[in-house]
Amino acid sequence: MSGLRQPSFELVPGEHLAKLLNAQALIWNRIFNFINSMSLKCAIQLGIPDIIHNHGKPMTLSELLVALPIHPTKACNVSRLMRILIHSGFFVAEKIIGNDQEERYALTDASRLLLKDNPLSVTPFLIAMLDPVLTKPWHFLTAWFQNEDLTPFDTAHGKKFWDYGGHDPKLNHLFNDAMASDARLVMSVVIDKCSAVFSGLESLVDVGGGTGTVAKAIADAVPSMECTVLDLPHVVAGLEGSKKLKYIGGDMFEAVPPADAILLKWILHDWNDEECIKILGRCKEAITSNDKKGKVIIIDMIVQNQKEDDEESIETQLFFDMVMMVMATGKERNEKEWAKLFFDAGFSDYKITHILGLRSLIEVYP
Ligand SMILES: C[S@@+](CC[C@H](N)C(=O)[O-])C[C@H]1O[C@@H](n2cnc3c(N)ncnc32)[C@H](O)[C@@H]1O
Ligand SMILES: O=c1cc(-c2ccc(O)cc2)oc2c(O)c(O)ccc12
Repeated sequence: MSGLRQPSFELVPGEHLAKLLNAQALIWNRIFNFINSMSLKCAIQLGIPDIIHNHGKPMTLSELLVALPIHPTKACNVSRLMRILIHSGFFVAEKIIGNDQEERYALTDASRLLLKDNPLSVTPFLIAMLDPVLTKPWHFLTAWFQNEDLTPFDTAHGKKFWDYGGHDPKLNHLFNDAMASDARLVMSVVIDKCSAVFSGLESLVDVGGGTGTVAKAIADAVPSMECTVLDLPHVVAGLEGSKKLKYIGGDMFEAVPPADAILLKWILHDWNDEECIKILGRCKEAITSNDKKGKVIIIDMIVQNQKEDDEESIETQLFFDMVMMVMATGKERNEKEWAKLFFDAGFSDYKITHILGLRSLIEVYP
């Protein structure tokens, strides 16, 4: 007897063994999923997309090494970082067939969207979401499943996500800048493709409107519009409005100022159904005051039927649903779940426009 315990199942040769090895490969792949995001973060911090862009044409490894702010002892590792980023779609390696010259790195649509000077840059979003304060709660998912805390964020940091920014100005700015970068991209599409949504409106309140990027875009695009941003006091503190743009520090669960339209971009998915019905109730009061009948405009994700979407979109929707679970009490909803919220909050009808990639614009009527 060797004293070694035998496994409780028998290893079967052939097909079964191949399946086991495939299963092991799948597990390895999922374990190391985080390497994609960490490699991307490193490339952004080293400025690789900007270096290639400023070079003006695809760049060889030797040229890249000259420009990179790295220690010379690490030069031999850069091609490995580039290789995984090429694999995940952030760069392409161009090689002239039959030519012995070095391959040249070029940008893709995704890395162009990460250039610092691109007005629609997603870099602030990446920097915020991969900050250790925001990634820490993922290590507390199991503890949260076993305790009474509201969210894994609370378990990790001892306070609610929305209160945390009031105590940590750095995180407050990081998150607000991340949201502003998303708002610039989304609003450029909304203004370009469906500005008709705002026609006939004279006033709009952007509830949870952050530092006002969305409201500014609407005020600029619709000359007759007066916009108000309602957000938590620490978010709007020190922000200066203008004739067409006001900031109010307050709580959307308490009151929403009256207006022809209320905008809720990336708000309702942060909250559970009961909380959403309260927010929508405040919005309904705001658009029906003074005998008016305005509308609520929602920009958020509508989870699609799994059969109708590509694998990557489905995975991204699932990721966002998990984000909502970890940082807040919210979730991503399908159309049926959205409709139930609207009717439960006393609205009579809604119209969906699918123009924002993974997100949609929903107009909700009292
Ligand atoms: C995910 S961010 C969305 C920001 C912005 N609407 C956008 O999409 O760019 C959610 C916003 O809701 C704000 N918020 C959270 N709780 C709030 C409350 N009780 N009253 C008003 N705003 C609130 C946050 O401060 C934050 O700016
Ligand atoms: O993309 C995000 C990420 C967050 C987030 C992730 C992890 C944390 O520890 C806190 C927050 O929050 C978001 C959010 O509230 C939202 O409405 C949209 C996107 C994201």
